[in-house]
Amino acid sequence: MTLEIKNLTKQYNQQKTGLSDFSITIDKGVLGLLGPNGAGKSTLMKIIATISKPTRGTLFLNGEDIAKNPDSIRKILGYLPQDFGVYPNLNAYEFLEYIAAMKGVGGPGLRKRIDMLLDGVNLTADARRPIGSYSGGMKQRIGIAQTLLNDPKVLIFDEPTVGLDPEERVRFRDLISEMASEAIVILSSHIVSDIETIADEVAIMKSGKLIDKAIPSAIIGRIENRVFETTIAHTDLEAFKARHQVINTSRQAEKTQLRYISNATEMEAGARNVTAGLEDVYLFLTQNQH
Ligand SMILES: Nc1ncnc2c1ncn2[C@@H]1O[C@H](COP(=O)(O)OP(=O)(O)OP(=O)(O)O)[C@@H](O)[C@H]1O
Repeated sequence: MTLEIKNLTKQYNQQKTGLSDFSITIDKGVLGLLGPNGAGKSTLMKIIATISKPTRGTLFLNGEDIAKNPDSIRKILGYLPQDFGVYPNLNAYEFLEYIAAMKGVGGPGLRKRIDMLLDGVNLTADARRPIGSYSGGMKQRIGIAQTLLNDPKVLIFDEPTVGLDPEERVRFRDLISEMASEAIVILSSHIVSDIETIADEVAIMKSGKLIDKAIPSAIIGRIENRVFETTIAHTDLEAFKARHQVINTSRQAEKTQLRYISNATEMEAGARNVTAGLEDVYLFLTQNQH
């Protein structure tokens, strides 16, 4: 299973560009998309889900041109959009039956599959009450369940962990790991730690472009030995920022504590080298003028 995206551009209008000459090859496993607001994550996901058309560029799924045959991907797609709407009067069970009908999924195995999915997202006990009475996190979980109805081979989740508590995040991660051995899973999140724990590979986007794509450890390796922490006087902060890329500051009563990335071979007095994390690289790459 390979999705090959070449030179994708989405021009919404003269001022707004969603994607700009974006190319990426995605194989089976979980790809985490990281990028600041407006980076183009949702635009990319909508185009792959064939609900938005690119201005230019091509998408090939296992060598087949998606523009010529959108059904080739639609048949095997599960998609959770960012603004997922539910029918408030239906209960979870009825809602999943309804979506199954829309997707052309049926047959004797459907009941069992719905039961399994409701269990997978921990909604069995609430399956018979109207979705309108659900919390935000519960609605998100029914949104996740509907993506899995048709045993998809391409799964797209736009901000799936929004509203989920830590326990539900772990449950989601386990569910996705199960699916991902056989499928392409693409998910976006603003929460770097979620991406770090779920994704096999990470793609960092900014201003409609791909800045980096690799396994998390390789991405973190880009700034190995370059992350430091130190404490300085409040008044020295501006000068410090001119010398190094400060990625996090915490103002204490007397001093400012900060975390920064440095190219400098000479260490600042009192600074200590710390282990780099994905969040450091993410901030480094997206704050930088790339
Ligand atoms: N329907 C639209 N019409 C005009 N411009 C749009 C439209 N949808 C997105 N854009 C613009 O395209 C760019 C990319 O937006 P997109 O929603 O894909 O980013 P994103 O990375 O998903 O951001 P977020 O994290 O905020 O969801 C932004 O500048 C946005 O304003």
